[in-house]
Amino acid sequence: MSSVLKMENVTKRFGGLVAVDHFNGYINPGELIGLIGPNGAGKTTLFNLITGVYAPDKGKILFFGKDISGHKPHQIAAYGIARTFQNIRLFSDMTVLENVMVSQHLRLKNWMWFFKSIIKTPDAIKMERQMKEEGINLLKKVGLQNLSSSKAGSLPYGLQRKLEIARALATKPKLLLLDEPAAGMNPQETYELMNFIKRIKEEFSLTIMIIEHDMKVIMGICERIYVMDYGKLIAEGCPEEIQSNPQVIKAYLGEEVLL
Ligand SMILES: Nc1ncnc2c1ncn2[C@@H]1O[C@H](COP(=O)(O)OP(=O)(O)OP(=O)(O)O)[C@@H](O)[C@H]1O
Repeated sequence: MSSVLKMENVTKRFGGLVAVDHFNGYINPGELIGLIGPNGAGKTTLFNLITGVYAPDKGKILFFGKDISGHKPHQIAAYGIARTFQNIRLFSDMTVLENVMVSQHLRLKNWMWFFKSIIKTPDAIKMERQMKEEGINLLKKVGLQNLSSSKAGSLPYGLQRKLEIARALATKPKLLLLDEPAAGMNPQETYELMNFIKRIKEEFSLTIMIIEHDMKVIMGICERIYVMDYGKLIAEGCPEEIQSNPQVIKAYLGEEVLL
């Protein structure tokens, strides 16, 4: 089976600090993969390398076999990799529907369309209408349709997180990277988020990689888990293997996290 994503010896340095150190890993189609590790382990840096925010100093990142190492973020988004961020990055003064439509516009990679949509040519108006329909359909699928005209900033925290994921889905990704989606959520919101992630994975035929400090989420929904510490991959396996791995337990000693 060919991997959706393959990382070969991926390395990123910041001055003297090796934030990601010869990381090797793969994600198969349809997998839900966890990426865990103590603070500063290099998890977000790995997401930044996959999405083109940084180019690796060494190593390769392959997406469906194509070497995407060092490609620009907009190119990588167009190949089919979307992400959410640790800190919510919505346009809070725009409506829920507008937030989703902004992402749809990002799919239009060409300046001509951008220009046409500003001067409102007939084909641009038609396209805008189609996008609105698509946006409303997407909001229906994620259960936000009743809030389509609410300001994003007025939504409760849990729904803002959901909208962030919906916005990532609007770019029609094959691989979705979620960076601490449960951060700041209460237990009820976290429970709903877990079901939501499982549901969208099936409904949108996604492959998902998730960074999360909440072990209930990781152990509850992930099929396979990568564990990083000080930039290095220290363990890989199913939830049961990770929970009983002595190196993982040692890496987490002194942390509040209970495996
Ligand atoms: N742009 C940067 N410049 C310098 N150092 C950086 C930069 N980005 C990250 N680092 C450092 O690289 C290391 C890995 O950071 P990273 O954010 O990837 O960790 P993390 O595992 O995501 O941590 P957390 O769980 O706290 O989000 C840390 O020591 C961090 O301070």
